[in-house]
Amino acid sequence: MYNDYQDSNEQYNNDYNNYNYSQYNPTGSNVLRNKALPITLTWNANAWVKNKLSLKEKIMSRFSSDDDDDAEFKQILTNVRGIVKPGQLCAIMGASGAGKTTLLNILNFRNKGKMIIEADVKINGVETDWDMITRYSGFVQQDDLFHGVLTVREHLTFVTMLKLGNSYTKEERFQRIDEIVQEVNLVKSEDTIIGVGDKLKGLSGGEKRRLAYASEIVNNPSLLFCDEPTSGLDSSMAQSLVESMRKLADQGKTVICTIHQPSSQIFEMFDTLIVLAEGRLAYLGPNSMAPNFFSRIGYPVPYLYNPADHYIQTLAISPQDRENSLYKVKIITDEFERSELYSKMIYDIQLTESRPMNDDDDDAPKYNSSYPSQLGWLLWRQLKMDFKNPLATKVVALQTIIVAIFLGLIFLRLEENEIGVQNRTGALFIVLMQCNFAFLFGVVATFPQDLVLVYRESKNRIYSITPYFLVKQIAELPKFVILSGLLVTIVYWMAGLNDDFGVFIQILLTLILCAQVAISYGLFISAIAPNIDAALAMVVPIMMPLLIFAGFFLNDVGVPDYFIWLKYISWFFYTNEIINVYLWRNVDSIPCTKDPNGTNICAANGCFQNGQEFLDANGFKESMLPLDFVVLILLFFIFRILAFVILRIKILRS
Ligand SMILES: Nc1ncnc2c1ncn2[C@@H]1O[C@H](COP(=O)(O)OP(=O)(O)OP(=O)(O)O)[C@@H](O)[C@H]1O
Repeated sequence: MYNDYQDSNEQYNNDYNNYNYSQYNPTGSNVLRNKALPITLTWNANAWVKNKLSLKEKIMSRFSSDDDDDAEFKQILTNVRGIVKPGQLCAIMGASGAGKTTLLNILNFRNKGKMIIEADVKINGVETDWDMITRYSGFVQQDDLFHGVLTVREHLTFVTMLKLGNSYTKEERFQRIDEIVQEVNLVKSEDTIIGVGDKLKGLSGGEKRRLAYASEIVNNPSLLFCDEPTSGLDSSMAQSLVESMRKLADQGKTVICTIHQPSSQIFEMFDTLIVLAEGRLAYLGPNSMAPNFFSRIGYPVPYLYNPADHYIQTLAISPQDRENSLYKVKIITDEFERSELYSKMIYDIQLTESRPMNDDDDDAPKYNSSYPSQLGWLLWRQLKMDFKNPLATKVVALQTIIVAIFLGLIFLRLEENEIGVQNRTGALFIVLMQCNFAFLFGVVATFPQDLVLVYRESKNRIYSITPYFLVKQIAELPKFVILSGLLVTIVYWMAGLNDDFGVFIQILLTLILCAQVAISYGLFISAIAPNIDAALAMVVPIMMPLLIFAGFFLNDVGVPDYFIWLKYISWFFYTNEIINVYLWRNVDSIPCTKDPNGTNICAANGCFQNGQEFLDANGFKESMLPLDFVVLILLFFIFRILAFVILRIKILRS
């Protein structure tokens, strides 16, 4: 049998060496002109995760004479070596937790998380990295992530336009969309919206899987990774998806995919099989030779039994009999490492790595589309989403108007007396709070969610984070300017803060700028936070001190002096100073309560002869206005630039 394998492999090697792409249309498409590069992928992977130890275990492990690393780290892949060649459709199988997804992620340099990885992945014998592998590969991930309000065609338009890029005409790219929609059998649903879980009904789970697959193969990658592409599909859909992958492999591409419980018909379409068990290699070789190997080590496939089910059941860890299951796995994986198949695999790997063929074009642009084109299509998608989801904008607008009217009614037509002066200060404080918290939470509650998809699309080289970030600013600036302007205008005139129109404009623009600083801060928090919950949890503890020390409550409340410096890092302080100076500087007289002798009772803030006196007493200085504005504008840019830089770093490290 092994000799058969050797013969067929020699034949295969000859075929591979003589591979002539001009003999047939290698892409299976009437549009695509890019030829697939024959890719032999080889690897040697080890991975560890840090164990979560209790305090007691941590202390014990410190003083224990055992190897500390065993307690602290759990190895989830152990010396997993492998090779997959062009034209092969390879299934990675194993029980749940065997390490399939981890291996796939290591092979394509994505989703590393907090794992410690020691891996050596090579393309045609050449050491590869994320940059090189993403140039040649597509990756259909386990969880489907889309912008749910778009239709299938709109999503594919965005992906195809950017992935095929400027070397294809627009007509060709549209033609490719038609081809791909047919290929993955989504013609019927091409105008259906994708949907968002239970919130927005759209495509079925299976259709989403096919859409994710279509998005990855649209530009004809030479190497395709799929993480459980058939889960959620009925048997006929699963069959047609694997047939499509088989077709890709027959065109000379290398296709590697993890798969759970394939039917026997589907399983037969895979020519190469990798079986993992407890992070070790239990089998790697031709699918057709696996029954022989398992039979030889004492686990023959029962008659009329699906071999795939048999391998997984044999290597599964039974919770009732964990010790024995682990022992069985050890015996089988040790047997495989001693087998001829394993030696042949190592020989193949060494042969490939001893003749490296570097076809990589280091100077090739990172993205297939130019920056202006990325900007254009990102803006197209953003406007489509805003246009198709008017409810979200309408709800925020309605919320803003209702809150503004409510505040306006509370402070309705403030009187011109001592109480009125105090209430004006209160009204300004509340408007400032609302302008900041409402819009900031609006950003923090949505941006981290968008980022998950942005990381993925950017990693897939669809677009760079730079145009994305620019489009985000361009598309959202008008919305937030209008909403904050609406809030200030309604409260200002209902409360009658100051009837001078010039003062109104000055205060309006200042508060709009302040809201923009808060939004920048929201973008920054979203960028540093690991997820949406952490981002939301971080907002209040950081904002509260900045708000408290902004100069609203500092008079006679016994705040220790050394805390006062905090106000200088608070954008509320600068805004508070600007709006107070504008509101009070031209006020000639502020009605004051007088005692029977005619002397002012200056117990309250409002008890001053004129506006200037009020400003001086509260520490607001007109001379500081230019500095206040400079600081606000600087903060606006600093938070956004920091957010952008952090996002870039995160994408590089993810
Ligand atoms: N970031 C992580 N932190 C801790 N443990 C992890 C992490 N990622 C994976 N593991 C563990 O590593 C092992 C392998 O996980 P992996 O997701 O690769 O398994 P799998 O074979 O793909 O399983 P499934 O078929 O259920 O998706 C599991 O025991 C899992 O709990």
